[in-house]
Amino acid sequence: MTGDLVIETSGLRKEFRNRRGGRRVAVQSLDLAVPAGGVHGFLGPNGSGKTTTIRMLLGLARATKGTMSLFGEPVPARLPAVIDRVGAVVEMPKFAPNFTGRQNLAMLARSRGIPSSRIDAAIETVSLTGRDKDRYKSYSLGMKQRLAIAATLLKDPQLLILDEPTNGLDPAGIREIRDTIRSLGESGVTVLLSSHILAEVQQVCTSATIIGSGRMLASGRVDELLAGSGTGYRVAVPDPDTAVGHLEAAGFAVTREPRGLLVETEQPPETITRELARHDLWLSELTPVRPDLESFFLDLTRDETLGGDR
Ligand SMILES: Nc1ncnc2c1ncn2[C@@H]1O[C@H](COP(=O)(O)OP(=O)(O)OP(=O)(O)O)[C@@H](O)[C@H]1O
Repeated sequence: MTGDLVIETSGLRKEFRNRRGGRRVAVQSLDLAVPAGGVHGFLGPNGSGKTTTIRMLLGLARATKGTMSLFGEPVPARLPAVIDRVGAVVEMPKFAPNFTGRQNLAMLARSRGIPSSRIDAAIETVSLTGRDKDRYKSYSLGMKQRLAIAATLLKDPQLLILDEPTNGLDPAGIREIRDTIRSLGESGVTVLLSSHILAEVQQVCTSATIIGSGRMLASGRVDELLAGSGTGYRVAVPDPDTAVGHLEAAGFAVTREPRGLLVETEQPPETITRELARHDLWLSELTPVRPDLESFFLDLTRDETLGGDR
């Protein structure tokens, strides 16, 4: 195992044959490196190959080429040796609708030989305490999703793989799942969180891999990925053309935007105000712009064509 990597892939490739005999490359040359501990975002637009990669890691799909390992053990060959340390929610598991959440977990625990003492901890971790004795069919989508996570927690996994856990949830549901994932990451579990919703990911992930069309576009600590993105100010002035001229002459990098100007600088905002005031230009708005994963991701994936046959 390289360093402390919990998931590692090298040159991973997956091709699907379509009915016309053509090939669809879903994943190509993917080198994934997920360090131990914390939440790792696995990010990419719809159809970029996230689910396919996860399915290959879990032995649910066969790789066309490349190698994979979990906890340093080659998979799928050694999957039986490590699978007990891995919890995964790839699609919504089938729960009994007329049983309560707790009864569903109890059935699962019994069938897998897991002590029932783990049920309380799992329910508490996903914040279903108080609703655990309600029938599954009365649960909201967010609660169902949290019960699915609780089911994987029964075996006390060291790695949790969650494929788009917030799909279809409203903002409150998203917040609840996010809180659950954050506390799991803080408790020492390594979480691989796949998502196409960047704002939610930025708040919980320590590191991330961004893919587009099955290819890795960027990977690393979230703060390091964002370090290269510009910080600055969004500025509104009555006469933008004149303002651009003066700001550029003073050495600022300025971009025209529909609602004003984007001035990239590490300097304090007074430097912009002062420069414009020197030329009798008085701004009506000056808002700090922080780098975010969403813009970084959009820049990286702007040119990606999705789902084409190659
Ligand atoms: N069984 C399959 N047969 C043929 N093509 C497939 C199959 N499964 C996935 N694909 C194709 O592989 C590509 C990657 O799909 P995948 O589901 O891995 O993407 P994703 O990033 O998980 O997307 P989403 O966010 O929509 O779940 C897509 O073009 C998809 O149509």
